[in-house]
Amino acid sequence: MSGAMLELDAVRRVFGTGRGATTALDGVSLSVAAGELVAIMGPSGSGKSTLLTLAGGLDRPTSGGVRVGDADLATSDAEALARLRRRTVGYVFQDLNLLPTLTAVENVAVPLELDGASARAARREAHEALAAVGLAGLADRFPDALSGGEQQRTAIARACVGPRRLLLADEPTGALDSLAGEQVLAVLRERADAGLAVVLVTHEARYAAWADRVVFLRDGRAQDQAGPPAGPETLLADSDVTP
Ligand SMILES: Nc1ncnc2c1ncn2[C@@H]1O[C@H](COP(=O)(O)OP(=O)(O)OP(=O)(O)O)[C@@H](O)[C@H]1O
Repeated sequence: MSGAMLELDAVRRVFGTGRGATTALDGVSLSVAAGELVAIMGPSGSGKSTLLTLAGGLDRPTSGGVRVGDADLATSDAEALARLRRRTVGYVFQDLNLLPTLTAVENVAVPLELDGASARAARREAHEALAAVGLAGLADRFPDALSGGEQQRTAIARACVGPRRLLLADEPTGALDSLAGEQVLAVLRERADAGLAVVLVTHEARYAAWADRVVFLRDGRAQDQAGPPAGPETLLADSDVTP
Protein backbone atom coordinates (compact mmCIF):
# COMPACT_ATOMS: atom_id res chain seq x y z
CA MET A 1 0.00 0.00 0.00
CA SER A 2 1.57 3.29 -0.99
CA GLY A 3 1.78 6.00 1.66
CA ALA A 4 1.97 3.43 4.45
CA MET A 5 3.57 4.72 7.62
CA LEU A 6 4.35 1.20 8.79
CA GLU A 7 4.88 -1.73 6.48
CA LEU A 8 5.73 -5.28 7.53
CA ASP A 9 6.47 -7.61 4.63
CA ALA A 10 6.52 -11.38 5.28
CA VAL A 11 8.16 -10.86 8.65
CA ARG A 12 9.53 -13.86 10.49
CA ARG A 13 11.09 -13.70 13.92
CA VAL A 14 12.61 -16.82 15.36
CA PHE A 15 14.07 -16.77 18.86
CA GLY A 16 16.80 -19.29 19.66
CA THR A 17 18.11 -22.04 17.43
CA GLY A 18 17.70 -25.75 16.83
CA ARG A 19 15.15 -27.69 18.85
CA GLY A 20 14.73 -24.81 21.31
CA ALA A 21 13.75 -22.33 18.60
CA THR A 22 10.47 -20.44 18.91
CA THR A 23 8.87 -18.91 15.84
CA ALA A 24 7.18 -15.82 17.31
CA LEU A 25 6.14 -14.39 13.92
CA ASP A 26 5.77 -16.55 10.85
CA GLY A 27 5.37 -14.49 7.68
CA VAL A 28 3.32 -11.53 8.89
CA SER A 29 2.52 -8.75 6.43
CA LEU A 30 0.82 -5.60 7.65
CA SER A 31 0.41 -2.08 6.39
CA VAL A 32 -0.71 0.86 8.52
CA ALA A 33 -1.38 4.24 6.97
CA ALA A 34 -1.18 7.67 8.59
CA GLY A 35 -4.53 8.37 10.21
CA GLU A 36 -5.25 4.71 10.79
CA LEU A 37 -5.75 2.93 14.12
CA VAL A 38 -5.09 -0.79 13.84
CA ALA A 39 -5.72 -3.15 16.74
CA ILE A 40 -3.70 -6.34 17.15
CA MET A 41 -5.45 -9.12 19.04
CA GLY A 42 -4.63 -12.73 19.73
CA PRO A 43 -3.97 -15.28 22.43
CA SER A 44 -1.05 -15.04 24.81
CA GLY A 45 2.19 -15.93 23.02
CA SER A 46 0.77 -15.30 19.54
CA GLY A 47 3.44 -12.70 18.73
CA LYS A 48 1.74 -9.36 19.47
CA SER A 49 4.54 -7.78 21.51
CA THR A 50 7.16 -9.15 19.13
CA LEU A 51 5.36 -7.40 16.28
CA LEU A 52 5.41 -4.08 18.15
CA THR A 53 9.10 -4.29 19.05
CA LEU A 54 9.96 -5.00 15.40
CA ALA A 55 7.74 -2.13 14.23
CA GLY A 56 9.54 0.23 16.58
CA GLY A 57 13.05 -0.78 15.58
CA LEU A 58 13.77 -2.30 19.02
CA ASP A 59 14.43 -5.67 17.40
CA ARG A 60 15.16 -6.97 13.90
CA PRO A 61 13.30 -9.67 11.99
CA THR A 62 14.97 -12.99 11.19
CA SER A 63 13.72 -12.43 7.64
CA GLY A 64 11.27 -10.14 5.88
CA GLY A 65 11.08 -6.38 5.70
CA VAL A 66 10.07 -3.62 8.11
CA ARG A 67 9.64 -0.07 6.88
CA VAL A 68 8.67 2.97 8.94
CA GLY A 69 7.93 5.89 6.64
CA ASP A 70 10.89 6.07 4.25
CA ALA A 71 13.22 4.09 6.51
CA ASP A 72 14.03 0.46 5.79
CA LEU A 73 14.77 -0.92 9.24
CA ALA A 74 16.64 -3.94 7.88
CA THR A 75 19.33 -1.75 6.37
CA SER A 76 19.33 1.05 8.96
CA ASP A 77 22.41 1.24 11.15
CA ALA A 78 22.23 1.57 14.94
CA GLU A 79 22.40 5.35 14.80
CA ALA A 80 19.53 5.58 12.30
CA LEU A 81 17.44 3.24 14.43
CA ALA A 82 18.12 5.33 17.52
CA ARG A 83 17.07 8.46 15.64
CA LEU A 84 13.91 6.73 14.47
CA ARG A 85 13.03 5.76 18.04
CA ARG A 86 13.77 9.29 19.25
CA ARG A 87 11.86 11.17 16.58
CA THR A 88 9.43 9.07 14.63
CA VAL A 89 8.07 6.34 16.89
CA GLY A 90 6.34 6.73 20.25
CA TYR A 91 5.63 3.89 22.68
CA VAL A 92 3.08 3.41 25.42
CA PHE A 93 3.17 0.32 27.61
CA GLN A 94 0.87 -1.11 30.24
CA ASP A 95 2.68 0.58 33.11
CA LEU A 96 5.94 2.16 34.24
CA ASN A 97 5.59 4.80 31.58
CA LEU A 98 6.37 7.96 33.53
CA LEU A 99 9.35 9.18 35.52
CA PRO A 100 8.03 9.63 39.08
CA THR A 101 10.27 12.56 39.97
CA LEU A 102 9.08 14.72 37.08
CA THR A 103 5.71 16.48 36.75
CA ALA A 104 3.36 15.53 33.91
CA VAL A 105 4.53 18.41 31.71
CA GLU A 106 8.19 17.67 32.47
CA ASN A 107 7.66 14.02 31.54
CA VAL A 108 6.10 15.00 28.22
CA ALA A 109 8.93 17.46 27.53
CA VAL A 110 11.68 14.83 28.00
CA PRO A 111 11.81 13.46 24.42
CA LEU A 112 11.80 16.99 22.99
CA GLU A 113 14.69 18.07 25.19
CA LEU A 114 16.59 14.86 24.38
CA ASP A 115 16.14 15.75 20.75
CA GLY A 116 17.69 19.17 21.24
CA ALA A 117 14.71 21.49 21.82
CA SER A 118 15.24 24.37 24.25
CA ALA A 119 13.65 23.88 27.68
CA ARG A 120 11.21 26.69 26.95
CA ALA A 121 10.10 25.37 23.55
CA ALA A 122 9.85 21.82 24.90
CA ARG A 123 7.66 22.98 27.79
CA ARG A 124 5.37 24.92 25.47
CA GLU A 125 4.92 21.97 23.16
CA ALA A 126 4.46 19.60 26.12
CA HIS A 127 1.63 21.81 27.44
CA GLU A 128 -0.06 21.65 24.03
CA ALA A 129 0.32 17.86 23.93
CA LEU A 130 -1.23 17.54 27.40
CA ALA A 131 -4.12 19.80 26.37
CA ALA A 132 -4.69 17.55 23.35
CA VAL A 133 -5.25 14.56 25.65
CA GLY A 134 -7.56 16.53 27.97
CA LEU A 135 -5.05 17.13 30.77
CA ALA A 136 -4.32 20.85 30.49
CA GLY A 137 -5.22 21.41 34.14
CA LEU A 138 -2.99 18.66 35.54
CA ALA A 139 0.32 19.61 33.92
CA ASP A 140 2.12 20.36 37.18
CA ARG A 141 1.09 17.21 39.03
CA PHE A 142 3.53 14.42 39.73
CA PRO A 143 2.54 10.98 38.41
CA ASP A 144 1.56 9.64 41.84
CA ALA A 145 -1.07 12.40 42.06
CA LEU A 146 -2.64 11.31 38.75
CA SER A 147 -5.09 8.45 38.26
CA GLY A 148 -3.97 5.46 36.23
CA GLY A 149 -5.93 6.71 33.22
CA GLU A 150 -4.48 10.22 33.54
CA GLN A 151 -0.99 8.70 33.73
CA GLN A 152 -1.61 6.76 30.54
CA ARG A 153 -2.96 9.83 28.75
CA THR A 154 0.19 11.68 29.86
CA ALA A 155 2.26 8.80 28.48
CA ILE A 156 0.37 9.06 25.18
CA ALA A 157 1.03 12.82 25.08
CA ARG A 158 4.74 12.09 25.58
CA ALA A 159 4.68 9.41 22.89
CA CYS A 160 3.14 11.85 20.39
CA VAL A 161 5.21 15.03 20.88
CA GLY A 162 7.60 16.33 18.28
CA PRO A 163 7.62 14.97 14.75
CA ARG A 164 6.31 11.52 15.73
CA ARG A 165 4.28 9.72 13.10
CA LEU A 166 3.86 6.20 14.48
CA LEU A 167 2.42 5.40 17.90
CA LEU A 168 2.79 1.86 19.26
CA ALA A 169 0.68 1.00 22.30
CA ASP A 170 1.12 -2.37 24.05
CA GLU A 171 -1.87 -3.04 26.32
CA PRO A 172 -2.06 0.61 27.46
CA THR A 173 -5.37 -0.11 29.18
CA GLY A 174 -4.18 -3.24 30.96
CA ALA A 175 -4.16 -1.73 34.43
CA LEU A 176 -7.24 0.49 34.02
CA ASP A 177 -10.93 0.19 34.79
CA SER A 178 -13.25 0.31 31.79
CA LEU A 179 -14.11 4.03 31.99
CA ALA A 180 -10.44 5.07 32.13
CA GLY A 181 -9.72 2.51 29.40
CA GLU A 182 -12.34 4.02 27.13
CA GLN A 183 -10.85 7.49 27.72
CA VAL A 184 -7.43 6.18 26.72
CA LEU A 185 -8.92 4.67 23.57
CA ALA A 186 -10.70 7.93 22.76
CA VAL A 187 -7.33 9.69 22.97
CA LEU A 188 -5.65 7.10 20.73
CA ARG A 189 -8.50 7.47 18.25
CA GLU A 190 -8.09 11.26 18.27
CA ARG A 191 -4.33 10.97 17.72
CA ALA A 192 -4.98 8.72 14.72
CA ASP A 193 -7.59 11.14 13.40
CA ALA A 194 -5.00 13.90 13.80
CA GLY A 195 -2.72 11.98 11.40
CA LEU A 196 -0.63 9.50 13.35
CA ALA A 197 -0.49 5.84 12.43
CA VAL A 198 -1.46 3.97 15.61
CA VAL A 199 -0.97 0.29 16.41
CA LEU A 200 -2.70 -0.95 19.55
CA VAL A 201 -2.19 -4.36 21.14
CA THR A 202 -5.18 -5.30 23.23
CA HIS A 203 -6.90 -8.36 24.65
CA GLU A 204 -10.22 -6.56 24.88
CA ALA A 205 -12.68 -6.58 22.02
CA ARG A 206 -14.46 -3.49 23.34
CA TYR A 207 -11.26 -1.47 22.93
CA ALA A 208 -10.53 -3.01 19.52
CA ALA A 209 -13.91 -1.65 18.45
CA TRP A 210 -12.31 1.83 18.30
CA ALA A 211 -9.97 0.63 15.56
CA ASP A 212 -10.35 0.95 11.80
CA ARG A 213 -9.13 -2.60 11.46
CA VAL A 214 -8.34 -5.56 13.66
CA VAL A 215 -5.50 -7.94 12.87
CA PHE A 216 -5.82 -11.21 14.69
CA LEU A 217 -2.62 -13.15 15.38
CA ARG A 218 -2.51 -16.84 16.08
CA ASP A 219 0.73 -18.80 16.40
CA GLY A 220 2.63 -15.97 14.76
CA ARG A 221 0.39 -15.75 11.70
CA ALA A 222 -1.95 -12.89 10.88
CA GLN A 223 -5.55 -12.98 9.87
CA ASP A 224 -6.38 -9.52 8.57
CA GLN A 225 -9.96 -8.39 9.01
CA ALA A 226 -11.16 -5.76 6.60
CA GLY A 227 -13.05 -2.91 8.19
CA PRO A 228 -13.93 -2.33 11.82
CA PRO A 229 -14.61 -5.32 14.04
CA ALA A 230 -18.09 -6.74 13.67
CA GLY A 231 -18.45 -7.15 17.42
CA PRO A 232 -16.93 -8.79 20.45
CA GLU A 233 -18.58 -12.15 19.80
CA THR A 234 -16.97 -12.48 16.37
CA LEU A 235 -13.53 -11.65 17.70
CA LEU A 236 -13.69 -13.83 20.73
CA ALA A 237 -15.18 -16.82 18.96
CA ASP A 238 -11.77 -17.75 17.58
CA SER A 239 -9.77 -16.81 20.62
CA ASP A 240 -8.87 -18.30 23.95
CA VAL A 241 -8.77 -14.98 25.75
CA THR A 242 -11.34 -14.18 28.37
CA PRO A 243 -13.20 -10.91 27.89
N1 LIG B 1 13.32 -12.79 23.76
C1 LIG B 1 12.68 -13.95 23.55
N2 LIG B 1 13.35 -15.11 23.59
C2 LIG B 1 12.73 -16.28 23.35
N3 LIG B 1 11.41 -16.39 23.06
C3 LIG B 1 10.69 -15.27 23.01
C4 LIG B 1 11.27 -13.98 23.25
N4 LIG B 1 10.31 -13.04 23.14
C5 LIG B 1 9.18 -13.71 22.85
N5 LIG B 1 9.41 -15.04 22.76
C6 LIG B 1 8.42 -16.08 22.44
O1 LIG B 1 7.76 -15.69 21.23
C7 LIG B 1 6.38 -15.97 21.30
C8 LIG B 1 5.58 -14.68 21.10
O2 LIG B 1 5.77 -13.83 22.22
P1 LIG B 1 5.06 -12.40 22.37
O3 LIG B 1 5.55 -11.79 23.64
O4 LIG B 1 5.27 -11.64 21.12
O5 LIG B 1 3.54 -12.83 22.50
P2 LIG B 1 2.27 -11.93 22.89
O6 LIG B 1 1.22 -12.27 21.91
O7 LIG B 1 2.66 -10.51 23.05
O8 LIG B 1 1.89 -12.56 24.31
P3 LIG B 1 1.15 -11.90 25.58
O9 LIG B 1 -0.26 -11.61 25.16
O10 LIG B 1 1.22 -12.98 26.63
O11 LIG B 1 1.93 -10.67 25.96
C9 LIG B 1 6.14 -16.64 22.64
O12 LIG B 1 6.15 -18.03 22.45
C10 LIG B 1 7.31 -16.18 23.46
O13 LIG B 1 7.63 -17.14 24.47
